[in-house]
Amino acid sequence: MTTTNETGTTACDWTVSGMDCASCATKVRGAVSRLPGVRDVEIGIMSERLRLTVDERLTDTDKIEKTVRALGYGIQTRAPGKKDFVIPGSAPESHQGHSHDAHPAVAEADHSGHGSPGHVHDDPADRGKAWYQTGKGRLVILTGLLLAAAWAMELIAPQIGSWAFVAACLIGVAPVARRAFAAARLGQIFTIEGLMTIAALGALFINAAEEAALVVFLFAVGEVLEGVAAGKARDGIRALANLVPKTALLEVDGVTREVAASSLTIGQTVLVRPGDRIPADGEISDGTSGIDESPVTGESIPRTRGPGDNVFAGSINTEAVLRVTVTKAAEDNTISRIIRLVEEAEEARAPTERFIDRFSRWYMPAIVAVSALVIVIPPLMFGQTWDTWIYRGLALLLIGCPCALVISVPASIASSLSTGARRGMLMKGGAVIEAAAKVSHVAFDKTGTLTHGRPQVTDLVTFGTTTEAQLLEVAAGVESGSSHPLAVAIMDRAKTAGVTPLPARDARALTGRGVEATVGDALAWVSSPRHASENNGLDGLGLRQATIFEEEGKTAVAVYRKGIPLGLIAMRDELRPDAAEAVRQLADMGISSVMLTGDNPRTAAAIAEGLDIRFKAEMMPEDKLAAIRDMNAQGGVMMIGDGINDAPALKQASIGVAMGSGTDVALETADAAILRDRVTDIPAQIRLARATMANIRQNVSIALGLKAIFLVTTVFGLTGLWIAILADTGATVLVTLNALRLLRYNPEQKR
Ligand SMILES: Nc1ncnc2c1ncn2[C@@H]1O[C@H](COP(=O)(O)OP(=O)(O)OP(=O)(O)O)[C@@H](O)[C@H]1O
Ligand SMILES: [Zn+2]
Repeated sequence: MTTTNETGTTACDWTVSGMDCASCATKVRGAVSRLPGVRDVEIGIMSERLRLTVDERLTDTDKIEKTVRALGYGIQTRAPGKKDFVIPGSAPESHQGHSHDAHPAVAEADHSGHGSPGHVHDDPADRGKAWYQTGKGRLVILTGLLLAAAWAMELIAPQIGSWAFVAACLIGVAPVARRAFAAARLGQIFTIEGLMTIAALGALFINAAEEAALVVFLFAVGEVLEGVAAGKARDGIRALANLVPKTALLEVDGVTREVAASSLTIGQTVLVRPGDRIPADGEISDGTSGIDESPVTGESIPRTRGPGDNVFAGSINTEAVLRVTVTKAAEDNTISRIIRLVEEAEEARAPTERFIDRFSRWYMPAIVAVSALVIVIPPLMFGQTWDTWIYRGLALLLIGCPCALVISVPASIASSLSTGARRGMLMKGGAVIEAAAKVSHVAFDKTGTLTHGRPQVTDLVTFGTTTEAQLLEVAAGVESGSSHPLAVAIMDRAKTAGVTPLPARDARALTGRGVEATVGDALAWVSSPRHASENNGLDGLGLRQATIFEEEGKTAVAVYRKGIPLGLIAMRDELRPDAAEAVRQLADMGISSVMLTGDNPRTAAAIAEGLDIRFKAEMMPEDKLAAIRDMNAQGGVMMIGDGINDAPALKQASIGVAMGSGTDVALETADAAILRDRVTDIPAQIRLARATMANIRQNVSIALGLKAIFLVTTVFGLTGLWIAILADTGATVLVTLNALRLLRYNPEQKR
């Protein structure tokens, strides 16, 4: 997707394949960010996405592709078929359809990024080459060579065996050295490949051929394991992308034909058979069936949907044939927005991660310097033997790889994001997860979060000679322009009563109080009893009646024409069944909940009583902002709203969570979203965030701890080269595996 903004920059997305570890990402980021015209680089190792902000004038995007390929990775533009994003030299023709369909077809001839032999070019010669350069192929060949060398050493002659080990080492290190050289030419001097090459050649130099070969072998093992682990972590995100059906049965003039789902346009009709996935967001025009929305929102109970109801792409039609009118283009589908959000979330880096990035930038050079000192100082100053200290220095070099440390955060976050997304819990990145884990207060907007947000009219009270029909006629007229839940309730009631709303002009919302409009030739209001009585629209008796409704937990509004009270309308919005449970769970987690409402204190108290929650009533939007600011100051606050009416409050909070089902959710306005109609998903989301942060802490300790231990044992000569490489790749694999545990984490389970 291409977006241009006022600063004259353009953002563009690419898919980069073969980046299985963090040093890969660091390398790509470093090399690409040095190119002229590139302002900002974001990389998602798990989503394989490279997002660049480039100068508008930059037309030579070819350079970007060349650079990434030179480093040994595959690259492809992400906006196939989009006219406004045509990159010279890119090959979108192999990449039609939805941008996520064609991951495997990405690699190029000179691709040699580690781990991913799946992404290989068509030409057989190139395929062989790529297979060798990826860890797996090299591993097979090296295993053979090492066995042969060991055998030669035992059975033929030690000298021949040694030479065989040297050969194995050189063959194994060649592709690594090539990558190191390419990176160095692009300004990335300190790379793990570079360290590996120096260590292997250095070991040969001090006649430790056997160990050099072993190190090269273990490095290949590590790359394969990293590739497997990263692939697993990636599957979570890829599984989301696979939810979008590839094809659709388009119906034109009663004839159906199969077309690509991505080609559907708004207004077209598609036929969805039972068992099929719905190919597009749309509205049912014909048929009634159970719809399983679990792939999109995580809600596992199928719901019956009929004509006029909205359905989401990716949901499963369980029972009967449906005709669906497409209402959104493929890239605007709810599921596409979710996928985009998850991918972007992976790139939005947590503060911890930024710290680690900075750390690793000086860590590697520092280790190189220390290694140099270790090699030089003991022999020069204390007359020790060179070989011993060269050996220890080389082993230290290998410990200089910050891979495990750098991958620790993104791997945990990627797992956490896909665990959440499977349950319809979305968080926009590491920073949000980090903040969610620290939250001490949760503020709920009342309507649509603790309650269903669909109030129903329960009582009508008329004054004087006014009839119920007249009351509704005026009320519905005034409300006809409003989308407020109370307005919807009044309009609904008028409709079922068969009352036509009177035409109204100049409708104006009185924030937090009600609505006014001109009906006929007089101004009329529908507003809170308090506002009405201040405006002579409600007398003492009427106010008392309103109070009674309010004490029952209903919301009453007064209807009046200029100076003439007409009546009262009482409405009730049911609590969500799990609202009380959610508040209880939050309390158990040490989090205090508060309900913020524009409703009056009596209604609020009646509702809060059933929930055991604190409340603040008659809050104007600015009061809500102030309350949130206060709670922000006392630790973090998570604000839950529907994301539509309360965007400012959501923004103000440390974390704003939009809650509601599917399209109702304004995904873009909040930091996080809950797609299922479950209030208990709020404590679940915080639990997931806490588990994620705990996982990150474990990972950082594993990575740093192992490094620290082996740093010491290496300097004292207790462990050697091959332990160093084992500790390094072992740490990376351990950290990734630990992160994968989050994929099985069940945040709904209380603990
Ligand atoms: N369209 C409307 N019709 C009638 N009354 C309204 C309308 N809009 C607001 N009001 C009155 O103003 C009060 C506060 O409304 P507002 O929309 O500001 O509350 P809110 O804080 O969004 O609601 P909640 O806390 O229920 O989510 C309502 O209780 C009602 O009395
Ligand atoms: Zn790597």
